Amino acid sequence: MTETSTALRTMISPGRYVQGRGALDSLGSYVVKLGRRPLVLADDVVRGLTESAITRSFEDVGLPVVFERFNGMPTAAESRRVAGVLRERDCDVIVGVGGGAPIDTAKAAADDTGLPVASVPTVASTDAPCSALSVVYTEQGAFESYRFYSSNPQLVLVDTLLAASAPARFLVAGVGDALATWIEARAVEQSNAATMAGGAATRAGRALAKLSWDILWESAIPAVRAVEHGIVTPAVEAVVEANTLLSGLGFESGGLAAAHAVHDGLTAVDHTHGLAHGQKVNIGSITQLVLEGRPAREIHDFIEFTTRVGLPTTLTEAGLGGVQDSVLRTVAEAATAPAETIHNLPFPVTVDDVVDALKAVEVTGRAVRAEAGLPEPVAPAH
Ligand SMILES: NC(=O)c1ccc[n+]([C@@H]2O[C@H](COP(=O)([O-])OP(=O)(O)OC[C@H]3O[C@@H](n4cnc5c(N)ncnc54)[C@H](O)[C@@H]3O)[C@@H](O)[C@H]2O)c1
Ligand SMILES: [Zn+2]
Repeated sequence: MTETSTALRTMISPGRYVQGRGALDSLGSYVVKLGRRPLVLADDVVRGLTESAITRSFEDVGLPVVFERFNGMPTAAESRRVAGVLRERDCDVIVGVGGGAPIDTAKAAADDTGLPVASVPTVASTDAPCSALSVVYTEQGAFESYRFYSSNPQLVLVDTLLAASAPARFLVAGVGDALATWIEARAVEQSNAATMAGGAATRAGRALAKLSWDILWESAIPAVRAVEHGIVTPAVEAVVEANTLLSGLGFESGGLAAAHAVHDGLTAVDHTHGLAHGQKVNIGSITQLVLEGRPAREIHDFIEFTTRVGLPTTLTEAGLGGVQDSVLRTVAEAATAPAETIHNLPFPVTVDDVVDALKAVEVTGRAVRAEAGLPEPVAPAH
């Protein structure tokens, strides 16, 4: 919970959003409006995928090309290190390229140094690119805190061809992160709790959350199929926009509730560390629907749909099949920590409520699969 309920409504957004096939070729023309000495933060895999296009586009507009290696975990120490590099190299803008982790780190380093930041997601896997916050982790990969900024990234640029060429599991995870947005915004509407933007939700924030939801029910399955073959179709364009822009604005200005709090709780146990953010969020969405006592049909449809998309819908797939109650209690205690967004639900929630809701996810997930003729859940390989 960011604040208690408030009467003032607010909405925040990035300065510019650019999306399309080959968008990376135009990155320089947008970055040059933000600064003259950019630092590009990317891990080795992402650098390999983007270096030639970024170099060409920077050279076209006379920008120098300086890459810095992202070390893999978005910790406070990593963002301080990157801020040090920005100062040492006298850079005046940072460009975070890759998944949510380097983008969150670039935002934190930009805040430390007072510089503008551009997000360049190379996968449509999370809500990180557009938001004015970073999720900070411990070295071990457990959720530590949210860090809020006074502004959103000045630029968000997504090359759809790059996102469609990545393994499909990234887009699938992004769908999980994005479907939660409406589920959470709907609960926040009832409680009138403060959103991540620091005020009550606007109708605009909620409308974008709902639009993201509608697009995903329509287009997520054909988009995942297209991306499995590395092709860009209108469904892929729609889902990349839903995952990145609509859900990004929708979660921040529509509000978070239990789905993300349960995600944070899941990071407190090692069992789930192999899962992507959006995969854990999907377990959180089902947990929230159970806690809310939503109609059986609605829960059934959500589980069946997200199973078909390829998201985990049972504890087994999250590495938590058959674990002792103490493990689920650890998850539930972290999910109900006083600062957690679970308290944005319009009713009180206890640790016991969350433990039982998690158990219900396993039972219901298995039952829905059996009824829908879908295969039994499989535990992750790690
Ligand atoms: N700040 C926010 O508002 C917000 C919202 C949601 C999630 N997050 C954060 O985002 C992070 C998760 O991000 P993520 O799931 O994108 O993972 P990630 O950034 O941790 O990792 C992505 C992985 O994909 C690889 N990769 C990137 N692009 C690729 C491509 N085109 N082809 C092949 N491989 C590619 C990278 O090398 C990396 O190994 C978490 O830290 C989460 O907390 C932040
Ligand atoms: Zn998220």
